Amino acid sequence: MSDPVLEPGRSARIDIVPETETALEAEPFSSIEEASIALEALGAKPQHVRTLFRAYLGRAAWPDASDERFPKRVREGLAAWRARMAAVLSVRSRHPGADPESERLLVTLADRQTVECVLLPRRGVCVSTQMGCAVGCVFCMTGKGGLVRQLSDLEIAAQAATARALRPLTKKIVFMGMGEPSHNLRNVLSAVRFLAEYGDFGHKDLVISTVGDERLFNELFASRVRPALAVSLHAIDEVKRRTLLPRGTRMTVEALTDAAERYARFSGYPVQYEWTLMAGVNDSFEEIDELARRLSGQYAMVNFIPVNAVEGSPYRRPEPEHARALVARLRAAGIVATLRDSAAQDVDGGCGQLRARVLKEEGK
Ligand SMILES: C[S@@+](CC[C@H](N)C(=O)[O-])C[C@H]1O[C@@H](n2cnc3c(N)ncnc32)[C@H](O)[C@@H]1O
Ligand code: SF4
Repeated sequence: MSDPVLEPGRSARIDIVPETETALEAEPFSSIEEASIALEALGAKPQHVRTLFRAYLGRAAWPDASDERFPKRVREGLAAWRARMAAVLSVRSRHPGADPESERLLVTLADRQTVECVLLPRRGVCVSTQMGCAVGCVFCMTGKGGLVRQLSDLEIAAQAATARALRPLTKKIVFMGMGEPSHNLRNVLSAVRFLAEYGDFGHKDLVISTVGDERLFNELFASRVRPALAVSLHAIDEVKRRTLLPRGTRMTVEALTDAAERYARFSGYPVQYEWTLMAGVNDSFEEIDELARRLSGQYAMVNFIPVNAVEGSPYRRPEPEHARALVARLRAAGIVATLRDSAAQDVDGGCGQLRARVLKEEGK
């Protein structure tokens, strides 16, 4: 059995808005732009919009009905506006991890789709960017059903707002949950800008995790907000990488690591390579030596993630001792390397497994 704090099937709106009948019935805004236009239509000036978005992201107090710094129509319309913001998503169930600082959330969107969002140690939250994913990585639960739909910029930002409502000190957002950010680029970058501008999230505390994509790099180099970058590499051999990530990027490993290196220097933060470790697939010393040669001298680090077994999947983790030896091998070659520990394993990265498990338990 799972360990939901809420009863299965029950949702709760986290106190972005008081839980009233109006909130439960409100029509959600479809985008950040629509939410902004609705405020302007009430006579809100840019400074009012700013305060209200900051309040939504837990960085300002909501004005009360007597606050004359806000136009009367804004004050009168505020409850309905907040209800429409709150209607974007609700927390369906909460699943504390083995690590007391970690908790997975299954959230329900207005069309009843569910996505994962994970509260991480060290004041982080991992958010989803798509419902499903088209890349179809062979070890990933999210990729199994293909892409269902894109998340709107507001649906992405709402996960961060929910994290802030639950844990006001949340300061880091990793776009590492369900979905491939580069396949929903416009909405992901809009959410990134919104969170940096109104949520006081530092650029280096906004981390986009991607399989790599030319368009993503082009946008990042042109962007005012410079999020940090995590690149899911998993293999250095082109053919193997295409087998593991069947509908991933057309960029070669060389082009991808070169672009990531340029962006790391440009942004001022090292690129973090993710390497999902699978016994007998990508855990040989030879392959890791090749990785070390490729990354030599680059502003980069490697994070090994022992694979989480997905139902029906043949992929298994290497022995912990072997995984540690791979880390030591990279370090000996001068590359900063870490191994994600197993305590964090059950919650880190909302890879779609929680969603699959809860829906299965409910017979859906
Ligand atoms: C779920 S993906 C989302 C972000 C983006 N699509 C990507 O692949 O980087 C985030 C990370 O989770 C990893 N991941 C997915 N399924 C996993 C599994 N079964 N075990 C361990 N890591 C997994 C991916 O390799 C990726 O590095
Ligand atoms: S690992 Fe990332 S890119 Fe691959 S299927 Fe899962 S979500 Fe998509």
